[in-house]
Amino acid sequence: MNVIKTGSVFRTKGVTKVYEMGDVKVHALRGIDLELVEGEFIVLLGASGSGKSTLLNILGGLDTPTAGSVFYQDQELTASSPAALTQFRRKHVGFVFQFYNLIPSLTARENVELVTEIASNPMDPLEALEMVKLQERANHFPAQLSGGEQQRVAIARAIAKRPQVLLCDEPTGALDVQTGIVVLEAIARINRELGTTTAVITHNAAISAMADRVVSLSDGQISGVKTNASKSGAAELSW
Ligand SMILES: Nc1ncnc2c1ncn2[C@@H]1O[C@H](COP(=O)(O)OP(=O)(O)OP(=O)(O)O)[C@@H](O)[C@H]1O
Repeated sequence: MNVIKTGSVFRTKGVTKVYEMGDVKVHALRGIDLELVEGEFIVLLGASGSGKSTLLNILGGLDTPTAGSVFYQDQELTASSPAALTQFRRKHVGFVFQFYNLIPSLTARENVELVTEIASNPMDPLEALEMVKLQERANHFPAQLSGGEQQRVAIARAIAKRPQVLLCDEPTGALDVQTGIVVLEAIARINRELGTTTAVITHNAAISAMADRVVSLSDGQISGVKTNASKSGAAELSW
C-alpha cells in the first residue's frame, strides 16, 4: 500500500550547478525544480553524467548549487552556513554510497556504534542491524562479510540515528542482481516501517518499479516524472 503523507521535506527551485575547471564550464544541473514529500520513496533515474549525484549531494548538504534555492522543511539550505549544513546532515540525513566505506578494523556493530554514539535519539545498534537482517553478523568484521552484507551494514549505520531522509547513491552499483535485490529490500523496509523519506539514484530503470515516484534526469534537467500506481517489491525486480 502506498502511504504518502503530504508534508514537504525538500523543495528545490531553479537549482543549477556549474563546475568550472579553468576555461571549461560543465553544466551539471540546469534548473531543477523538485519537491520530495514525507515518507516518499523516490528514484532518480538517469544516464551517467546526467547530474544525479550532484543533485543528491546538494539535497544532502554535501555540496551547494551555483544558483537556485533548496529548502529542507523550513530551513533554506542555500542560505545556511557551513556549520548549519553540517548540523543538518548530522541530524537529518543518512547517506548510502556505492562503496560501503566501512571501517575495516571495526565489527558491523562497532561501525554502527560510530553513529549511535554521537546521535541524540539513536536506535540500539543491534536494532539497526536487525532492520537489515544482519543481527546475527553483528560481531563480524567487514572482510568477513559479502559485498551485499557490507552494504547492509552501511545502511544500518545510515539509519541508526533515525534520520528523516535516506539518500542512496547507486547503492546496488557494485553488486550482482540477487545481492542487489536483498539490499533494495532493506531500503524499502526502512522506508515502509520507519517512514524515512528515501531517494535512490540509479541508472538502472528496473529499480524504478519500487518507487512511489520516478524522476528522470537527462543532461542536468528533469526530463520526466512518473508516479507509480502501485509499487513492486524488490524481489519482483530483475535486470
Ligand atoms: N567535482 C566536479 N568537477 C567537475 N565536473 C564535475 C564534478 N562532479 C561532477 N562533474 C560533472 O558534472 C556532470 C554530472 O555529474 P554527476 O556525477 O552528477 O552525474 P551522475 O548522473 O551522477 O553520473 P554517474 O551515474 O556516472 O555517477 C558530469 O558531466 C560530471 O563530469
